[in-house]
Amino acid sequence: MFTIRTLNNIASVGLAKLPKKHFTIDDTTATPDGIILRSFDMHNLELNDNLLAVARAGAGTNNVPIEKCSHMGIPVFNAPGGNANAVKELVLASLFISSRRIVAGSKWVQSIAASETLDKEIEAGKKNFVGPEILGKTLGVIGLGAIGVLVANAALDLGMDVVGYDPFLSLESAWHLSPSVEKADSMEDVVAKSDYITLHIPLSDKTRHTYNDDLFTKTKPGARLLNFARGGLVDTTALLAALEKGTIARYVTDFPEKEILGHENIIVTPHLGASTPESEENCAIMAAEALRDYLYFGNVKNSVNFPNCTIPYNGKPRIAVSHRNKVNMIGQLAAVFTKYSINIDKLVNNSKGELAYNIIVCDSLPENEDDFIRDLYAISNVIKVRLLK
Ligand SMILES: NC(=O)c1ccc[n+]([C@@H]2O[C@H](COP(=O)([O-])OP(=O)(O)OC[C@H]3O[C@@H](n4cnc5c(N)ncnc54)[C@H](O)[C@@H]3O)[C@@H](O)[C@H]2O)c1
Ligand SMILES: O=C(O)CC[C@@H](O)C(=O)O
Repeated sequence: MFTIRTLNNIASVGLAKLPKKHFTIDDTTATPDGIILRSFDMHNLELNDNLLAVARAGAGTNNVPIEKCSHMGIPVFNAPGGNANAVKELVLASLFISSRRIVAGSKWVQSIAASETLDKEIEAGKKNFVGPEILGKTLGVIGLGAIGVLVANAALDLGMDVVGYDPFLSLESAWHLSPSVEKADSMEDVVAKSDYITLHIPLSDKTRHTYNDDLFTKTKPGARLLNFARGGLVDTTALLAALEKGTIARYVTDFPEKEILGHENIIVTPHLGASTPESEENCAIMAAEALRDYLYFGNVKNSVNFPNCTIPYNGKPRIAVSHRNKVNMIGQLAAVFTKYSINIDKLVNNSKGELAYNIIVCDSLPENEDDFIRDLYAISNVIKVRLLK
């Protein structure tokens, strides 16, 4: 039986992927085998020693202590692309909202009292809410992953020119990105030529304050900046100065901060990017399935810190071993199997950065399983050993 702690509301169709026969869902336990979460900040949460896996029902994992998890041999899963369409749709809405003064105009209409002269007042006042069309304008897309590619392609369909930047473009993205998207060599190149700029990169120590004074200086004056990725990507002090100077005409973001609330040229939504039933369900299903397959079989798919590693279940016992990515690890593991006269049926070893992971399917298990496990743990650089029967 596995105990799963939920740290946020997770769509029930996702939790249904964890059969009651083998899983207990408990949102209070301090000793879960697995955690499923959305935006809960796990950085200050103590990780129990028996925790086996964390699954983020969403894309961004900056709320999860990845390094600490890797150190403890805990894979962190996410749901790549599971909410990309929802974010794309909100970004498209925001392109229009950043351009046409829909929010300010609507607020103004709500604020004027209904009177005999309403029609006249409206016709006289609407000149304050003029905004340009997006047709023929240039959209700069920074980050061409699951969301960036969808946004870039959709903007072309709306008649925009699109310039994109992603120095780590994946094969998957390259397959889906329209050839009409101009590939820029740098972020500076993108912001210098774009009337609208949209950010779709993860937040990390490397990308924090990507949009800073320097980049604002290089931005085409009057550009509109959309941020549906993470608040920390934009340096708020530099942003407020850029709005003051007119470098940025409008900022639309999904990430409220007290410094930006109430600003006439900032429109803020309450982290709504993935808030559609479709996305919540997709992501919950992807996260729950990844967690289930890891807990049952040791299989790894869609992990941000562990390599993909899967062996279809064939009824035989398996040992899952994570270790630091050093030389002669397989030789040392195999020697322990030899010592206990265990024949290896199948073995997959993959690595990701400093971490490597193995699934070893065997024909039998030794009589003394505890000694066998202890011998595997005794190999230097082994992090975690799981015996799955
Ligand atoms: N508002 C929301 O509710 C919401 C929903 C989903 C995702 N997000 C955010 O959006 C981000 C992107 O989501 P995604 O699903 O497209 O992720 P993704 O992993 O598919 O794409 C991210 C892309 O950014 C690129 N990248 C990384 N660093 C870069 C850099 N310095 N310059 C340019 N490109 C860089 C990567 O190569 C990758 O292609 C997530 O990390 C998350 O923070 C927000
Ligand atoms: O779960 C959510 O509502 C937001 C998810 C989003 O920020 C993500 O990174 O996928």
